[in-house]
Amino acid sequence: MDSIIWEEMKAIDANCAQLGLLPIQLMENAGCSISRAIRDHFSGGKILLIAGRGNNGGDACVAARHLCQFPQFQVNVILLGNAASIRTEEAKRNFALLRHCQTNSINEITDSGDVKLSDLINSSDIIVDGILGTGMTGKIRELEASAIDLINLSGKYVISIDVPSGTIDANNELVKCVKADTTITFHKMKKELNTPMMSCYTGEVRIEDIGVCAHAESFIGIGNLRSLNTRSHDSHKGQAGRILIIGGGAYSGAPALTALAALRTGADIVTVAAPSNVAGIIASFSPDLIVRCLSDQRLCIEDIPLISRLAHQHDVIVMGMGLGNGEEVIETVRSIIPMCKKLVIDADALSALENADSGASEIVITPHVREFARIRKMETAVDLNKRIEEVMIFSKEKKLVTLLKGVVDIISDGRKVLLNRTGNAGMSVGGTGDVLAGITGALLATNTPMKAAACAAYINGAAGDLAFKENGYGLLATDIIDKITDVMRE
Ligand SMILES: NC(=O)C1=CN([C@@H]2O[C@H](COP(=O)(O)OP(=O)(O)OC[C@H]3O[C@@H](n4cnc5c(N)ncnc54)[C@H](O)[C@@H]3O)[C@@H](O)[C@H]2O)[C@H](O)CC1
Ligand SMILES: [K+]
Repeated sequence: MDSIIWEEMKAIDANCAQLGLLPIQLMENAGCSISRAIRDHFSGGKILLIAGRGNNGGDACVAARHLCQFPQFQVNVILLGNAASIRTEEAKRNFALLRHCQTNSINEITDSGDVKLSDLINSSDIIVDGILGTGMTGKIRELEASAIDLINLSGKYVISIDVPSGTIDANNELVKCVKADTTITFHKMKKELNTPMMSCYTGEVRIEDIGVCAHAESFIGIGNLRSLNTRSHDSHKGQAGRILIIGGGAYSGAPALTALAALRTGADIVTVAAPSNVAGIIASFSPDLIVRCLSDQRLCIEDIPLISRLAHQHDVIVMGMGLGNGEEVIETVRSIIPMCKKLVIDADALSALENADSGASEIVITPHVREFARIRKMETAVDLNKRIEEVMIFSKEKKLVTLLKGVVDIISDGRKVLLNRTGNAGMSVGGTGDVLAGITGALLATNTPMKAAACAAYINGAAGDLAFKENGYGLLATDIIDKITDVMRE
């Protein structure tokens, strides 16, 4: 069965909003599907819907509104807290609407000793658990903890919304959790519900459609960006990533663009290792760059000892930009590949992939269509679906993540595929690929290769779109670098 993790669902949710499908619409569909599932299963009875103060509670309120249209159900609602403390506008609105419906009772309970809580639980036939969903963090606090205990002691039929309300401690053990008879989750199965431990609590899991747009899942959006690991407030220098850029020799601008893009993406330390003929030029581009001078006019075997030392001092190597494709250059790149746990391989360095020992490395490659055809020794398909298939097969075979650049970028780790459509025709100017490699490298320091590559493609394109607004077809790669922080702030 196709399943996703909660984090992916949250990203899809936010991507829906970006496309114009609002959270309140999804909530309506979620609540409506719960009401329908209950009516499929029960011919009538006394139902108690217990809502927390988040959107999980909002779903419960929508379900209550739908259910009270059916006289065979007697509908009671408990809000754990008072209406003013409801956290989201959507949940607030749906709770307020209940006053205009034919519910049996609406109760705001603020004290775990309130007898109404236990009385209503014990006098109901069916309990709907909308206490906590995917927004839960840390240990369960009061009142939620008491409500969960009372539900579990009641022996009533329990339907959990999205996930049984509960928590997992540091040892990955459940501390307190609703024991449901049925869990109704949305859109797709969640991997977290499918673990041996959780399946003791979920009961039967039903998956209900809530009308998610297909593009919110297949195309990268703001939701994916929000799932990026960013630095914590108390992080030390270097914790957000130390990036080593190996490039230049044939050209000088390319590695500088990569380095500046990595810095703008949030990397802490960026070092450029460049051949002697260009090292000084690269350093002169910006005082923000640290440049290490290599031995000759092109990357060569003699550089290996220095690069090996530098590799140990950095988290990610990004290499290829402007290196040139001489035989010794490629040979040297090949021996650098096993030196680092995290790698971005671009441009000329892609030729070294063949016969390279990638070891246990996490590798992202960023070819354009011609480069992809070259390393596969095969023409790249024009048809998007065929192209997606090629990227998947190649990534799986080589055990790496491919970010194939194009009008629609394709990103795959061999299992999953994500597409990116940010960017514009103005970005065919030189240097935009170097910028992308730098963004990817910076993100790879603190994220999985798939997430780093996908978000890098989005950020690069979106920054390009902002730059296009100001500069039209006159946009330069450096304009894109200037817009990276605007996109990331979004
Ligand atoms: N696409 C979808 O799947 C949709 C999901 N919906 C539902 O939304 C919830 C997630 O909503 P969210 O508001 O992010 O979080 P919660 O409802 O889980 O609750 C947050 C709420 O709970 C309080 N809280 C957090 N941790 C604790 C704790 N340890 N103890 C006590 N209380 C806690 C916190 O104060 C917050 O106020 C998802 O599960 C779905 O049910 C959408 O409605 C439709 C689309
Ligand atoms: K729940």
